[in-house]
Amino acid sequence: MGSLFPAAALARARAIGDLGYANPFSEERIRLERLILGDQAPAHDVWIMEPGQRDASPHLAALTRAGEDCIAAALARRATLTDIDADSWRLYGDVAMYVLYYRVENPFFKILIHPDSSSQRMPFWSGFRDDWRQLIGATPLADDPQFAPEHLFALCFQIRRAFHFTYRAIFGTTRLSAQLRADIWDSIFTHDLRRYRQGLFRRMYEISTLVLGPSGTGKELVAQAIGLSRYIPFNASNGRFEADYRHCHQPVHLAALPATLLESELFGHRKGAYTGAISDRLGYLETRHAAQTVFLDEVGELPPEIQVKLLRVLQSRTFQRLGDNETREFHGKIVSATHRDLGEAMRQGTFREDLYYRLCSDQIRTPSLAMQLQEKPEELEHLLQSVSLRLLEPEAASGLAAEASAWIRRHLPEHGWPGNMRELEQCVRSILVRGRYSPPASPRRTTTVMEQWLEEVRTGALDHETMTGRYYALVYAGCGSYEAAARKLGTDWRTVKTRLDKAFLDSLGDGG
Ligand SMILES: Nc1ncnc2c1ncn2[C@@H]1O[C@H](COP(=O)(O)OP(=O)(O)OP(=O)(O)O)[C@@H](O)[C@H]1O
Repeated sequence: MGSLFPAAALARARAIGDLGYANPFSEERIRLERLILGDQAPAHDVWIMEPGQRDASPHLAALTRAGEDCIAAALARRATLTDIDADSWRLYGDVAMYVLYYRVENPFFKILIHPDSSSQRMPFWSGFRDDWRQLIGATPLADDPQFAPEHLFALCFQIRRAFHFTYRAIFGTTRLSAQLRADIWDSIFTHDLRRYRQGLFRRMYEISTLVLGPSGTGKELVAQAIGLSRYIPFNASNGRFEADYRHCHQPVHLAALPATLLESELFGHRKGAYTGAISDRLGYLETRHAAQTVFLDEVGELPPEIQVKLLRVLQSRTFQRLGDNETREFHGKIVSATHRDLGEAMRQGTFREDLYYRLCSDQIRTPSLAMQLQEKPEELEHLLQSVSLRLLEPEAASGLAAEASAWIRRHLPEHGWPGNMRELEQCVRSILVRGRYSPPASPRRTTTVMEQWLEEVRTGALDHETMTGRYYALVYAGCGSYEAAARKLGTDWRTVKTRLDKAFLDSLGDGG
């Protein structure tokens, strides 16, 4: 029995084969790149996307060459052998998959930057099929369904999307941000891409993902990266994907929906189900394709009666529209997110345990900005650059990032960024517009006082004068001057000064 890979080339071939299956954001990936590239290997431990850079490995060209050389050598050797061992074919399959991926990586990337073409015929499918015939078609792998050309094509597009939407969305050069990207990847493919390719890809809709973390840390970005990166079967007979990836992510902002509409928005309703239901309506859960993802944002705010119904959807994957007896099937995956402490919510009885255990099989935690800056203080400059690039052209963005960095280091050296990346974005905008930024005096305390106040509003516990006095205090705290608050409130500054609730204002700002 002969091997397609001579002993001297075996370790490198294995590394190339493994590279195609390694989580691209993991340390394992860097280790493999080092093994393959030797001297040209990456110097850093975290894959960094420099602001403005194309979203691909910085070593793309060298890695592609290594894969092509490896497969060419194996094919040349094959011609000289009569009997080839099974292990060799397995390794050959991994390397071939890697090579095929890099041959379509760029055309798929172009689809992502010109997304209108994503629902059209894939013009490079025939080229891919020719490559497949050359690399796989005449080998014992050709009859294995996991090497079917349309499956590999679908997988290549999925990998390209997952890389694109994760790498572009989540900024940062810290290990914490790299870990977050790696966690997103695992949610999409699991930690074992081989097993995924073999068949698990068909069942991933059954695994729900729960994204937890403080407000403004990118939970929605995580959900979006997952939702846009699901496996979509490719139809070889018409040359199209079975769904347009852009329509596969369906966000539902639960906290923004009034309680009365929530049920009908989620489950749909039948004409006449309640006053105002003038026609049949599809709910968000009425997805048509297993590749679809429904993202339930702020799931911790769901009222108890809807929690029970959602539990049923997750258990039986069925539901009914409001006012309708017909049982419908839910196709698709649920991703949910909350900044709430669900453990505490369960202890208080406001969140059902059984629902939690249905949602939590796969959890991702988004790190706070403070934790990232603690790991690497100079990360602030990188993030400011990335945030500025979302606002301005590269040259102007560098100027803005430098201005923001100097301003923050001078005026807010100890700031804890309680609003996380969202706050950092607003800070950069404020510096762009006004040359300065005023953070809330003590956001943590403000949240507590605010929560208490909102509860009193909700329960109608306040008289008119107290209510107005507190609202004036809140506006004044946000504006920073009586004049600015008066403009906003449509009154004069003296009225603001006399009517605002001073005790409430102090409690907003005293840091307790
Ligand atoms: N890690 C990150 N990398 C890049 N941008 C980020 C990151 N985290 C948050 N942002 C940006 O901050 C803003 C808020 O992000 P997002 O809405 O995803 O946060 P969230 O955790 O869902 O917040 P909330 O709990 O308040 O809904 C967005 O503009 C987003 O682009």
